[in-house]
Amino acid sequence: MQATQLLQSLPIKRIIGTLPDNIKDIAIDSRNVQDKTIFICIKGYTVDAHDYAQQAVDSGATIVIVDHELQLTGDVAQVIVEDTSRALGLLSAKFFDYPSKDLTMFGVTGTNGKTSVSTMIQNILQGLGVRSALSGTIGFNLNGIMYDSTNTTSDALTTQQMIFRAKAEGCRGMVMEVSSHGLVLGRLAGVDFDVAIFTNLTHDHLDFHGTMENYGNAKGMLFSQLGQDLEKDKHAVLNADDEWSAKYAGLTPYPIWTYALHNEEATFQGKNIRYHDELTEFDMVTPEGTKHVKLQLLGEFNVYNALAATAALYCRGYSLEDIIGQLEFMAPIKGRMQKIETGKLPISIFVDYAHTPDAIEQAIRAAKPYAARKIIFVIGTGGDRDKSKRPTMAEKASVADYVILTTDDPRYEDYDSIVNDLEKGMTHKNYTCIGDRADAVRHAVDIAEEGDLILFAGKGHEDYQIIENTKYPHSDAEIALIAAKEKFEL
Ligand SMILES: CC(=O)N[C@H]1[C@@H](OP(=O)(O)OP(=O)(O)OC[C@H]2O[C@@H](n3ccc(=O)[nH]c3=O)[C@H](O)[C@@H]2O)O[C@H](CO)[C@@H](O)[C@@H]1O[C@H](C)C(=O)N[C@@H](C)C(=O)N[C@H](CCC(=O)O)C(=O)O
Ligand SMILES: Nc1ncnc2c1ncn2[C@@H]1O[C@H](COP(=O)(O)OP(=O)(O)OP(=O)(O)O)[C@@H](O)[C@H]1O
Repeated sequence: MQATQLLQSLPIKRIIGTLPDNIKDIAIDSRNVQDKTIFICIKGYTVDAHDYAQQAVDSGATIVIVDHELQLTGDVAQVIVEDTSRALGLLSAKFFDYPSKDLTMFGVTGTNGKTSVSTMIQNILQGLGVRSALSGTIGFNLNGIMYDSTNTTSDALTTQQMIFRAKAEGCRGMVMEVSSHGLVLGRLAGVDFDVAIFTNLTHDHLDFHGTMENYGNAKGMLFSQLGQDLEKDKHAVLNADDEWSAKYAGLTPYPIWTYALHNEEATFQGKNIRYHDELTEFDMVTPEGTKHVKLQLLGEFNVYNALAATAALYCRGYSLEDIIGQLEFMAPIKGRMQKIETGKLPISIFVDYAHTPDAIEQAIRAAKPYAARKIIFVIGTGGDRDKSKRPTMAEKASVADYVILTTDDPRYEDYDSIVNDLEKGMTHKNYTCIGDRADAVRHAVDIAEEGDLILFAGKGHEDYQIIENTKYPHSDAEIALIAAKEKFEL
């Protein structure tokens, strides 16, 4: 791409040196720079990439985007801008030629349920033969092939790259999990969403947002980001059981589709939920009458998620028969109320990703119909992240018969500091604190009796535990199965 053409999108303060004719690549990590790359220096939480500009030049960067002049040697032009993070959004979208405008883009935001709803939408699309992609917590799924990703919502460059790759692979749709960090930090700059979906808003991430008000307003940015071009076929899908939805409805001029379990006015409603061993049945009230739905997914929260996914596709013209047919076909989502195969063992084991107070409440409620006797609930929380939610997490966990408080990615924080914070919220005495998660898992099995259900929350699909900054292999299900087979001599 011509350098001058690329830079047209940018408010520039000053250029030092001579711009090259062409640019072949764009990078924000000096370790990924190759010949003829434009390198954008981002000030991060850990380091300032201005300090790596020389390294980028040595690797072949011919333009660096900076917020002040640097002393650099080599054949490079310095483009000085006010805000390099903002420049990153503008340049990334332009470099990949605004790929989102050529795909139907679904954005899913909310505290809990983003991965589940996104997975449902992509599965339905794929099942209907619509090539599609998904980016989120569990990775970047391109037409069924999974690639790793670090964040729920990736930086602006990775985001545009993923959408570009989806388009290049012939995808017609892409579903993105939209985190509040992603919205506030401009990671979604230039993404032209067609359908914005809201799941719910409850306590999380207050270390970053400060207050629930700020957190809620951050999520609302997805709905403002739909824009104002009323010639476009855009839609908002909102949870009518959540009070934030009324506010979000006011942020967009596009049609609003609501779903709920407890609001008779909602466009899509779930009624008469029945829980069976391996499936959940319910009646779905729709604009075309009441339909019967069978999900191979467990828990009330998955009824909410199925309603959200249905509304998101229905508003774009997919038929209810197609959507519901695909929903029924869908396999359980990894680590979301996932029933582990226990063979002849006399106990049940479930793995879930609940790591917020509301998700914990939902997960225990979801597990109840499957427990012949006690629910033993193992819950940890991450170190060096929102500490204010810890006591409320434990308070919600107190509904279980027995609770084991532990850690979930302690990072640099002490085990004791984490579990002591959790302990403050416990409302009954049937609990114990075990900082080491593997020991906590083994203890759960140790105390389990015939008919008990053990619910491991917080790790979900993850197969590691982060201690300091290293990922160590860890699987709640594997450790539990080994311990249980030994205990019950199977
Ligand atoms: C706190 C935070 O948001 N951190 C994000 C941030 O990292 P950072 O600011 O520490 O980056 P940094 O290491 O200082 O690097 C700054 C710049 O220098 C560059 N660099 C660095 C080293 C080098 O040798 N050369 C070089 O050029 C880096 O490429 C980068 O451009 O930028 C990284 C790259 O985009 C992100 O992966 C990282 O997310 C971390 C992993 C994270 O945990 N973020 C959480 C808070 C987050 O964003 N969570 C949300 C919500 C999840 C949910 O809903 O639960 C999410 O969307 O993931
Ligand atoms: N609609 C929902 N309402 C409340 N809780 C839910 C809902 N959907 C899922 N959960 C709970 O939240 C957990 C995480 O679900 P999911 O991964 O879909 O959410 P998420 O928003 O993607 O989370 P994160 O961004 O933290 O990865 C589930 O394991 C379940 O306990």
